[in-house]
Amino acid sequence: MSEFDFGLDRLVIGLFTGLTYGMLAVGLVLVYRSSRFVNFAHGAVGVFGASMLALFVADWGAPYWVAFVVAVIVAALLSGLIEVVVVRRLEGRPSLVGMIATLGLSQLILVSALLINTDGVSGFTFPKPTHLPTFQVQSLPIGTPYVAMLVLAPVVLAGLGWFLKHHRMGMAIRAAADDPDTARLEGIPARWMATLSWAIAGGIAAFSAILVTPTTTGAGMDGLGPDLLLKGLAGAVIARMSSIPIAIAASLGIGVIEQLLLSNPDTRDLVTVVIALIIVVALLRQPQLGRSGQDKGRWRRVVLPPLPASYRTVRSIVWLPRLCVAVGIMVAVGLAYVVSNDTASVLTLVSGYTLVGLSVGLLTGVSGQLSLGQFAYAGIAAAASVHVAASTHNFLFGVLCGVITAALASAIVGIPAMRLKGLALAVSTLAFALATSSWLLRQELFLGDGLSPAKPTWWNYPLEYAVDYYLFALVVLCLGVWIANNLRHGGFGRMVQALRDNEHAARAFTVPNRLRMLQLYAVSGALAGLGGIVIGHGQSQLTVNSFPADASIEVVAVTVVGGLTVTLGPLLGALIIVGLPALVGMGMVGQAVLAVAWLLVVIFLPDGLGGVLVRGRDELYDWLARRHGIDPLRERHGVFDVSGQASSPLHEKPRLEGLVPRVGASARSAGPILTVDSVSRRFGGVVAVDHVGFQVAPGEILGVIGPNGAGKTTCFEIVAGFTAPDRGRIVFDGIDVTGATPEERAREGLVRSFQDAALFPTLTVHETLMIAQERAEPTRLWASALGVRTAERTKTEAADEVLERMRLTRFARHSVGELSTGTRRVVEIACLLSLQPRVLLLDEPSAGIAQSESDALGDLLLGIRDELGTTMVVIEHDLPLLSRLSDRMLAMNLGRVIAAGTPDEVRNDPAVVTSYLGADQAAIHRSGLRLATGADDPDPDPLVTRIQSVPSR
Ligand SMILES: Nc1ncnc2c1ncn2[C@@H]1O[C@H](COP(=O)(O)OP(=O)(O)OP(=O)(O)O)[C@@H](O)[C@H]1O
Repeated sequence: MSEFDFGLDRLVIGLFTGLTYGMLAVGLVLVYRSSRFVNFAHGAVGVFGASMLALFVADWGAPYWVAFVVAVIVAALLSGLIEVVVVRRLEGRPSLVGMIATLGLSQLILVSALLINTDGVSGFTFPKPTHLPTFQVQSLPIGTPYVAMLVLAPVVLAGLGWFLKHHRMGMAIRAAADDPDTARLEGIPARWMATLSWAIAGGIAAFSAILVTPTTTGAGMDGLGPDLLLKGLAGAVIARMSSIPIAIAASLGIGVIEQLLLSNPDTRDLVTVVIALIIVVALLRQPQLGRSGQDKGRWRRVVLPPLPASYRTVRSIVWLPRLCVAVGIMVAVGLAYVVSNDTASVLTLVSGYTLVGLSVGLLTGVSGQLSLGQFAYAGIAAAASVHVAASTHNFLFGVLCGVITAALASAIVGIPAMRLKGLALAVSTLAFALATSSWLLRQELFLGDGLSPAKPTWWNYPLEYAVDYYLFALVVLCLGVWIANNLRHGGFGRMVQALRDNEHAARAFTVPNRLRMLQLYAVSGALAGLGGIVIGHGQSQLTVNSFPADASIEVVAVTVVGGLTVTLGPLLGALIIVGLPALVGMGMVGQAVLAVAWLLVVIFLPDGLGGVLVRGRDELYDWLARRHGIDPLRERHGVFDVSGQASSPLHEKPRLEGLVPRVGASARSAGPILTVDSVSRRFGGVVAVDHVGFQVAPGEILGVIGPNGAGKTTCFEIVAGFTAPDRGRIVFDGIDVTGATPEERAREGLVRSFQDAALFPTLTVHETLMIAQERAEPTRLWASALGVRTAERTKTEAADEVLERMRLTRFARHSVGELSTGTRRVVEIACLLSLQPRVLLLDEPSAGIAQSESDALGDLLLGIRDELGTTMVVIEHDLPLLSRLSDRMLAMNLGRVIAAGTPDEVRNDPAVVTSYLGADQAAIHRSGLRLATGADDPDPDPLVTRIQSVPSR
């Protein structure tokens, strides 16, 4: 091992670069705090500022420092403009859309910067700061850019720190970033504060780019790509995307570590790997980052609901898609016989990008996770396939090994990534992509200095020529599209979509989230791997340059422009973004047009160009259906009375008998079916649940009451397995389930509902019922991938029956998100019953529903107990309803059980009444509690005194 050659000169460079990364990190933190996503255009805005400076100084002859100030202001204005024109339009959409938009912006701004400064922003010719001293540290000449950075950056950062802490405007920025709604109430224009944050970030980006560019050797623009962004991100994530001083300190450390690694020939290549590791470790320590729940309810449907059954009676509707597929394949095959080898190579590349895009479509489109590292798996698969094919002389075996390697790599990266969602996943996959292209693929085990890939053979005819090889690519593409389409439209896609919409509800319906996500990473890795194999074997010499980290970002563009929600979207996107420029030879203007198209699609066409085509197709189907006397509106949407009341399924008597096997008799032990044994749970200083214990007998309904914050929901969370208790045990039907996951408990029959009954807003009612059938008939990944629909048919029949019995058939095709709360409750109960529960934990089932519905709900729950023998524990604020339902009642306050007994005993218990004293008097009156304590109470309960001393809410 060689020595580290780290002296004062390296330290100075380390601090210089560290400051640059720090400036980047500060900009990223500022934007994240106000918009909650990573601005991937941050570096590009800096480059734009730098190119403006070059224009002012080199072309127009302006004095350096005047140009410096103006260029920084221009970049700030540009960044502020982005906030106003782009970011604001994305309000209410998932934060991932913001990140994708800034990826597009980044391309657009970089191209514009190059157009402004046609020579490129090259390090050699870039203007340097004037009027500053230069000196030498050891052998290193410290030029004016270094001096300017080392002197000015601390001044700028200190000024920014002071501004944010002490200036009225800075304080307003922080207030608006922390809680925009409250800030608005206090008269702070939160939106404009976000604009100001973006503007400051833009100015800072330009400041650093202007001073860094002259220190880079050769083309500065390349050095300012994702690699630099990653280094800025490292500091920002260590600072938890919030603290500016920590971001700076961490970035200085990263700058020095980088120089340390560079000072030793053995560790020189490891810089990106080490930074990637730093990022992943920092992210794993804060898994909640980017998981603020802000995206809840912001997702769109992944696929359109299946066509109404009546449409299938129209022959043209059945045959049209088949005809289109047949013609499409014929045209694609025919191209092989008419195009040149060059064009065939481009079409092969398009196929490869499409395959990688299919993996992005699954990951990002269906599960809502943004991965910026899909091309890394493509590279890994290509390398494995080429090696195995060469050593075994079996091409197909090579392909198989390549696909498996990519699937494994993706699943292995997925294990830590499972804790990292949203922003954290995007950042860590970007780090992985860069580490793969800069180090992993360069290893001899992978691509080393380059490989000569074998070509497939067709009945002893090697597909050497590009036109022949293109046919191989086409076969793989068709296979990939078929599998991706099956996955999206089958049980697997539905489950992943459910996990995206509402992970807790999916787990309560027995969907094992970790296993499913791991499977998702594996199949998306395999699809990306297929793409890599197609690209890899098509090259005469395969090097790391075939799989650059930027391609991972480009393929996101391909998928977004084509349509994240449409299976064939990536094909459309790849033809436009990869194929068109290569075939037509578009210059920079063409690239700018494409980048603008990217942005416009993200902003105005959430389903991409593919979405437009799908909508057109559906209009055509509707037209064809109408010609056959079918009413599309009625068939697609059913009869839907939005007034709610009349159409509430709660007002119709369900047919419960025989819906599920009577469960009361199936108890394993004769004792209580559920025992909660002295469980406690503390959150920081709050004791949410304090030694709570109770038992429930089979077939019993136990009511739980208590004021807000009493600990009822936390207690349910513990019983259902969503929150681990600090102490105590949960025994279900004689078995200790304290360590079991929520899905395991639900599978055993311990099933919970949620207070908001949100379910899965983008799924239809029918699909939601299908998710609930997962317990009886779990979806198999292979069956979903191969389009085997046996289990799907069984589940469909079961779901249809439950819907009919619960009087929900007319809502079957409606999205859950558009239902009234009352109807959603019935859908939720229908799902819970499909899980064949033995104990139902119902959390405020009457919340948000009308009084008349509430009475009907009581009948329904009693019916379920009487007909099916289901045991229930019900949290409820509606005391008359709960008293009617409950055999026994339990009252909680301040995390403890304060009374237990018959409903009458508990309602009249003085401790219970006083526990509600902090609550609204009208609420007490409504609840039916009698105020049995007060001034005339001769013997006040000590508990009363304690509660009365607690400030009222
Ligand atoms: N994840 C958490 N982190 C921190 N504190 C929590 C968490 N969950 C609950 N708490 C706190 O624990 C206490 C009990 O909350 P819990 O939601 O269980 O009460 P509750 O009786 O269900 O109230 P409500 O009727 O309003 O639903 C509250 O003070 C709450 O703020």
